[in-house]
Amino acid sequence: MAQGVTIRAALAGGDEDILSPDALAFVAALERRFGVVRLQLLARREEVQAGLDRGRRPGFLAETDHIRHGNWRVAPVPVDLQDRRVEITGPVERKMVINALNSGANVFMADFEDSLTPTWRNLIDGQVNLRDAIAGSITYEDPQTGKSYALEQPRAVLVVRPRGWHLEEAHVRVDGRAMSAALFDFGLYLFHNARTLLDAGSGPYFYLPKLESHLEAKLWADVFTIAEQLLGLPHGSIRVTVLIETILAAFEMEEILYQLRDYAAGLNCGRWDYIFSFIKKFRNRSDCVLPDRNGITMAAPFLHAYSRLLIKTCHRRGAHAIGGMASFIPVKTDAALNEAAIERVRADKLREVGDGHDGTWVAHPGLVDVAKAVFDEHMPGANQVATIRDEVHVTAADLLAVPAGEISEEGLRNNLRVGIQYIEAWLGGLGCVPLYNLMEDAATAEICRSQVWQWLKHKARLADGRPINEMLVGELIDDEMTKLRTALGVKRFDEGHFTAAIALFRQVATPPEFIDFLTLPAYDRVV
Ligand SMILES: CC(=O)SCCNC(=O)CCNC(=O)[C@H](O)C(C)(C)COP(=O)(O)OP(=O)(O)OC[C@H]1O[C@@H](n2cnc3c(N)ncnc32)[C@H](O)[C@@H]1OP(=O)(O)O
Ligand SMILES: O=CC(=O)O
Ligand SMILES: [Mg+2]
Repeated sequence: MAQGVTIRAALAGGDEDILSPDALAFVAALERRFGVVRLQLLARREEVQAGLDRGRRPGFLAETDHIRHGNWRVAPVPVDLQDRRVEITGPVERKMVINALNSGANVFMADFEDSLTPTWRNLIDGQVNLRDAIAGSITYEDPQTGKSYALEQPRAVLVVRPRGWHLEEAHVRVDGRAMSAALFDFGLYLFHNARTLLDAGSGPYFYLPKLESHLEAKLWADVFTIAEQLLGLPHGSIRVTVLIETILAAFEMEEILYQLRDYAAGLNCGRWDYIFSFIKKFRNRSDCVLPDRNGITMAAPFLHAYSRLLIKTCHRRGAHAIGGMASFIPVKTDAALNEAAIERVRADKLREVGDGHDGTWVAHPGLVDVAKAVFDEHMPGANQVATIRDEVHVTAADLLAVPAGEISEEGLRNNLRVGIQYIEAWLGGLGCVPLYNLMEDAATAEICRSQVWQWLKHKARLADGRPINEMLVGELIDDEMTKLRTALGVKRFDEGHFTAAIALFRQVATPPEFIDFLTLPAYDRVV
């Protein structure tokens, strides 16, 4: 065991390789060097929130004007990230890792974040799976179907998404305190795979989630510099794509790229967390109440402005502008519904490529060809980074324009039943699930619960005039859960995690306290 590091979990055979003394000493070194700054930046988030609560409107920063007007570009994008027109995403579960790498997508974003419950087993198995995938030796036999899985050619390029700055890894303590989850996921992956990836002509590539400022990007840049030094990797071996998925980061896209200019390869529109962040940051403002979740599409002016600004910013700086996730997934049981879902995905990708995105995300292998066909038709080159969008002018007011629309009883019910079912799955170890023919993950579930919180807080009314209050929400939860118990069957419902999920949903959806992430109290239940 590395000095000063304690593991508070049972280890299974094979875990010792991932958690070797040298690997643990490496992540502990990162934690010792950067743990305090991480906590300072989290404290800064609270100060910024206090300012927003007092009525401050976010805007482009005066003190970084020179960066926005300066003449700089990110380091040249590596060859194997030049064409990333379709990126499949998915949790780091063994079968899905193989399926995603074989899916025909250009990139596989292997996820320790929105789509993964961070149980100790999921995390360590995920590291094993990625190591085996990079070694080319990964195989899997499905105990249910008997089907065997192995890698094929061509394979998607691997990009890994560690957890965000706000989370801790409770099972690993460095000098007596839980270490940063982001540094744990990032550090272990880098330690075990960087050399193999670089020797194979690729590299350690990452997606960085949930940043709220360029100072948080600077922290990542500092981590990369030291991590490369400790492992003897050339400076700039690590390459990252930053998710712009908070309303505050939308005002600092240039600065985020600048801080990471030796490392950045692109930005991505993390639309679901972005919507969640909009609700969260302006939660105390009665003029920022959003309508039904299903009515907030990327065509809404505030979201369209954000994606166009992201594209313009990226291309000016030589970075790729990657689109986001349409939550529609194939519907196996109904051909007409399936065609409608595919059409929604197609329309979403058509808007993205037309606006100038260089690639996009899909949630399921059945959507790779759909997205690819759209990008192949409208993006003949490997990307469209050279197309500079000088005609795009996005103002702070554009980014902050609150969409109009109604709050329906069905919209409220949907938030309740989806939010609770998602949390129930998460507590059972599944961080991404199909619900009512849509992909649901931590980011989409955050929208469900934060909308309910916001509607309660501001005493919003349903379209028919009824006030949304705790009594109505309580009645609708009871009604939805009664129907669900019948639909799922009494055994499944009673043996599942529904009691805990309902309690947790109420905790994160009921004012006055706004809990920053539902995964914080949820994590306590899976540790
Ligand atoms: C907001 C954000 O952060 S978006 C990014 C995070 N979200 C994601 O990554 C979405 C990942 N997607 C998924 O987890 C799944 O596709 C779900 C939960 C949406 C749907 O799951 P299911 O309904 O169980 O999928 P389905 O049964 O159709 O799967 C069919 C096959 O495709 C595979 N598959 C489905 N999705 C994926 C995926 N994303 N990557 C790799 N393989 C996949 C399944 O493993 C299965 O393989 P098999 O036929 O060999 O058994
Ligand atoms: O991570 C992606 C998102 O939409 O959130
Ligand atoms: Mg997200």
